[in-house]
Amino acid sequence: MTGYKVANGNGHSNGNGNTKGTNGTNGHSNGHKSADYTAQENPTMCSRDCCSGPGGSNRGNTCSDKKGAKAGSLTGEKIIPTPQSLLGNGKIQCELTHEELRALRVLNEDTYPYEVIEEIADFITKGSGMRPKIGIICGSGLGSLADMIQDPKIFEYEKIPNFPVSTVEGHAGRLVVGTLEGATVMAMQGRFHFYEGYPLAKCSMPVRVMKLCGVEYLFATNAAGGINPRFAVGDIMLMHDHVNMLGFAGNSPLQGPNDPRFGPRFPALVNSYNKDLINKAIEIAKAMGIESNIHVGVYSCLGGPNYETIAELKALRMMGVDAVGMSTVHEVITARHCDMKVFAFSLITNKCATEYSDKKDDEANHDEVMAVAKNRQKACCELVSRLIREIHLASA
Ligand SMILES: O=P(O)(O)O[C@H]1O[C@H](CO)[C@@H](O)[C@H]1O
Ligand code: HPA
Repeated sequence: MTGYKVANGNGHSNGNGNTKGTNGTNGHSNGHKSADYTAQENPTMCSRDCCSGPGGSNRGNTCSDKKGAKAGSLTGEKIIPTPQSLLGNGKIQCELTHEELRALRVLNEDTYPYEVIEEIADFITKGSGMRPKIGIICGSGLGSLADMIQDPKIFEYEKIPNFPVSTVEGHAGRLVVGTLEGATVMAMQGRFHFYEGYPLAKCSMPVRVMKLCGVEYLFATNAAGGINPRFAVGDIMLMHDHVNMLGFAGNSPLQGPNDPRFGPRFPALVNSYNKDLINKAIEIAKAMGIESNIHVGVYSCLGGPNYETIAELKALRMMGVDAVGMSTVHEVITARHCDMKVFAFSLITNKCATEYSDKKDDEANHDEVMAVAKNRQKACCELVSRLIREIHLASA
């Protein structure tokens, strides 16, 4: 017990309920919004060489030829572009070139246009000379999954056009393409999390890149806290379902206009985690002699970056959650939307306390997460490589 009383251990003070968001937006700072508003609020901004628009030779002056401008902007009326209008025929305030419009959308919008994702995919397939079939996302401290790849072609995120960059320790920030157990694979050594400030669609955009590179199977891995009391540190939980807490809060990687080239407006998510792959992984774990360290369970993603409170962990447990983290779910949703087969697991890097205690040891911390991941990387690598071998042999 801590220094204060918690009635019957539930601690339901229920004192306020005032947890509403402040502005109805997703709160994405992403550092680029100001450029968006400059463009919107300058009614004379145009793409030609006559004025202060991008590439204009007469910077600081306003454009006298406003043929391209919308009527609203001539009268000083402010036009607020919507995501739909940006995806429409490209008129914001005046005619922007296709390239300018696209750059604006990539910088400012939560969604990436199909063509931009296609270009990134081309960059990778042409640069590597491969069309990978299996995509791997390495969880915190699990970057060694990508180190197994043979004849790797490495793409630093910062050198990939329009790609976000990794900001979290244990996420190197590179894409590795090559072969593993005979299969062509691409691995993200570093994923994107909501708490880094990226909107969810940006966090999971690489999954769409994978799809357009030819990927059919997504292997998503993560480090997670174990809520199920039967889980020990170092165990592996094969995900068979998830509880999307960010979704409960109205956030989805599929928010915004739907591009049917990726998938339907309303995708179903039952059976998201491929049962055959789960069963094969259990067989492999038996063959590896680690059966007692393997569980099948439910993962939940919270927004982070803070770890959870005791009350939150108790609530998650009551909801049937076995392990908790801050990733993966948005990637799985994006992968299922574009009809990929998904296999995902959590390495349990810490046990989540579900009782109040003053012990420092009970608090999760990222150093411990990384240390446990390092200790267990061999088992995780073997599980993944054996499963990839099975997939490769079955399709050969
Ligand atoms: O989910 P991955 O990326 O493995 O990382 C997990 O570890 C970090 C916290 O220690 C969070 O980012 C959490 O999501
Ligand atoms: N909570 C959330 N994310 C995590 C944890 C945790 O306990 N451990 C590793 N990632």
